[in-house]
Amino acid sequence: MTAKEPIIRLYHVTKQYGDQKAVDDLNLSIYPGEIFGLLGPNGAGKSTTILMLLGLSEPTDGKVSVCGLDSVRQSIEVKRKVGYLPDDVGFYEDRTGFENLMYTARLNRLSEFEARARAEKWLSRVGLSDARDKPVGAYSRGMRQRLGLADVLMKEPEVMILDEPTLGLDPEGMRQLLDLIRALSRERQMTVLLSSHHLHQVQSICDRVGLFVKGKLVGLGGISELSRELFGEESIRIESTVEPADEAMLEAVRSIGGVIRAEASDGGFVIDAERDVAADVARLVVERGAKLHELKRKTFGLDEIYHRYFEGRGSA
Ligand SMILES: Nc1ncnc2c1ncn2[C@@H]1O[C@H](COP(=O)(O)OP(=O)(O)OP(=O)(O)O)[C@@H](O)[C@H]1O
Repeated sequence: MTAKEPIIRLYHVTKQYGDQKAVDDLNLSIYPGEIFGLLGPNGAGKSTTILMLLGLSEPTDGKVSVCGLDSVRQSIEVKRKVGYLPDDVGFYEDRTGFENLMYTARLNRLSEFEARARAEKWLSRVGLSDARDKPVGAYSRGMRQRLGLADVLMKEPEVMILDEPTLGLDPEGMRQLLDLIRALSRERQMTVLLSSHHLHQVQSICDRVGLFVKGKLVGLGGISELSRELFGEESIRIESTVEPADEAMLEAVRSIGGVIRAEASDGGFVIDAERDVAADVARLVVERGAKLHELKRKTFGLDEIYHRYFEGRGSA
């Protein structure tokens, strides 16, 4: 774990609506420059968590801080440092992209000079320079999302919070937007928190993810850590194609230290191990004069992690 101080910290945070706990004793720290993905089924508490971070909803219990500021007591300062892109951004449809950004700049009390400079800069960075004078009503969904990003960037925030940023985008639009988010985060060392149902996309850009279910964080970490946590001893699976893949070879593979099980499959072996035994398998096969056609380590993707977690729990 990094030695840096967290930029976002939720400490024993609970949000209660009547009898229901939308967020239940949540502890979470996010570090400067991280891209963090909030994942979970509908009603898991993701939006409630985001609203509390922004100081737009007060926790029933616990403490929320962003950029060292208390989200309840210093909510105005928090809003200055945090850019928020809701899942459906409201723009003035009959005004141009440029005019919409200038409007945001005025709300943020930027000088006319600074406002123009930033609007030009961010329109260009999100690839909308050519469309700057078109009314937003004529923008595609992908263009609106990119304008939304430019809008958030007008105040040059330390933290960006994006609620389902890829909703309604086609695969290419999604990829472009996510690439842009990642590039911006890396260029500016900006912390990004995003919520999404698109597991593959989250996997491709997030440094860490948190899995939410019924207001609780049930998994937290990088994809490989999560996979270890949820899949336990089976987290490392090696798939090999060997010739000959006979019984004697299988027995030899099973005797490698750390191998939990090994089974014959499609001209080779599927091996579950406590550690990465790929090099040992390769050595063994070669020493026995057999041919090794393929040897790959299978990692579990977020989809598998997610489905495995929710399987049988009736929450997804
Ligand atoms: N203002 C509110 N009043 C009462 N209940 C609420 C309120 N806001 C949220 N809830 C409830 O709290 C729970 C968590 O909702 P939340 O919107 O945070 O979930 P979510 O993970 O963002 O879901 P989604 O992916 O559908 O947006 C839900 O059961 C929801 O019905």
